[in-house]
Formats: sequence, structure tokens, C-alpha cells
Amino acid sequence: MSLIHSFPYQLYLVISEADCKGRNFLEVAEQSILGGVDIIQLREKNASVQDFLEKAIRLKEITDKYGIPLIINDNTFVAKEVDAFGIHVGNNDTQPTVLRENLFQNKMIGYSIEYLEQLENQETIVSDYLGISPVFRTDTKTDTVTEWGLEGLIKIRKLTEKPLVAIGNIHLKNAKAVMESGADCIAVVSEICSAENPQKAAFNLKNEIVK
Ligand SMILES: Cc1ncc(COP(=O)(O)OP(=O)(O)O)c(N)n1
Ligand SMILES: Cc1ncsc1CCOP(=O)(O)O
Ligand SMILES: [Mg+2]
Repeated sequence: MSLIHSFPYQLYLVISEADCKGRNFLEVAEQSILGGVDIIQLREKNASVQDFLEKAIRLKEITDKYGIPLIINDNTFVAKEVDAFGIHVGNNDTQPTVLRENLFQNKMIGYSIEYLEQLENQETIVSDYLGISPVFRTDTKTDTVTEWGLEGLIKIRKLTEKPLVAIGNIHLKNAKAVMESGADCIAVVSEICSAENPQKAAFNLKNEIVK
């Protein structure tokens, strides 16, 4: 299957209220957009469905204002309710083939790669981009399988033409090396959500990776 969506994004913010450490996550999101973030994923792992939905509705007002795509993590109900641009799923979530057949035909689907064998499965084929997860081990998400490293990323780049979103412990100092290893886009949580100045953090990252 050819690509459903093109992927003209280089800087991807993955955000939750908790990751913003007491700051207003909507303000962090807006500042990040002003700094150069191209696409945002709302990833609320511990919120109730109602709370997740309310957060998504408020965030969608901001992403719509700036024409930035909003991706919802894991939750198909929230993604449909807010008419999100897309959804990101991993091995323990509803699978991309099921999403494509049911209600997500025209939405962007991101799929996490934790095992090399996944590159040959049907889930990869129907997905719009692959999350290389994680490139480097991170305290932000500890239930991970493979730390791909730059070597793993280089290897995956040779095996697929799908857009690759690298995620996991990516910061200003290693962002360029990650892009040079074959990523099309870097995704970050803490580099922006924990930054003293999220707009500046996004701006600096974008400047570092833009080709
Ligand atoms: C861009 C991006 N890549 C990978 C992930 C991880 O997704 P998943 O493996 O489903 O883990 P959780 O995020 O659900 O904990 C991601 N969210 N975004
Ligand atoms: C959601 C996710 N998926 C793989 S690693 C990760 C968290 C990345 O967070 P950080 O950018 O703070 O390392
Ligand atoms: Mg998931």
C-alpha cells in the first residue's frame, strides 16, 4: 500500500499534562508551535477517558488555530470524537490494520517499531509513519523493549522507505546525529515539556535539525 499521507514534519511534540510538571500544558503546546513544532501528539496515559477527551478538545482548538495536525495516543474513541488528524499505536494497542478497516481509513496512523520483524508485517505496510521507539532509553517511558541506538536507526532506514519518527531521549545535543542516521523527524517529550522556555527549546531543536 502506498502512503495515505505525506509526512512533511520534522519536529514532533508528544505531550501530556503530567509531563509539563505543573505548567499549563495548553500554554506549553502553543509556545512549542510558535517555536517550530510541526505536529503534536496528546499522550495521556493515566487520565480517565472523559478527562483525556476534554484535554483533547482544548488542545485541538489550539492546533486548529495554527493548522498543526493533532495525533491522539492509543485511544480510538478520543481520536474519533475530536476528529483528530490521526492516531499513534504500538504493539499493545488496536493494530493499524484494524484501524484502517474501521473508521480510520483516511486518518494518519503512526505505529511503534520495537522489533525488527515488525518491518515485514501488514501493520507496518498500512501505517503512515513508524515510531522508532526508543532510539535511546528514557525515563519518560520505561516499558520499552529495544534501545535501537543510532546503529539500529541506520539499519531500519535501509530496510524501509516509510517516514521514520525517532523518539526517546532526544535532546539538542544528539538531535542532528539522529536525523543524520536516517530519521525524517524527531519526537520529544522532556526536551520541550520540561524546558524553562518551551518556545525557545522548540526553536533551538528545529534550527538544529532543519535541512
Ligand atoms: C511518535 C511516537 N513513537 C512511539 C510512541 C510509543 O507508542 P507505544 O509503543 O504505543 O507506547 P505508548 O506511547 O502508548 O506508551 C509514541 N507514543 N509516539
Ligand atoms: C512516548 C515514547 N515512546 C518511546 S520513548 C517515549 C518517550 C520520549 O520521551 P523523552 O523525549 O522525554 O525521552
Ligand atoms: Mg500505545
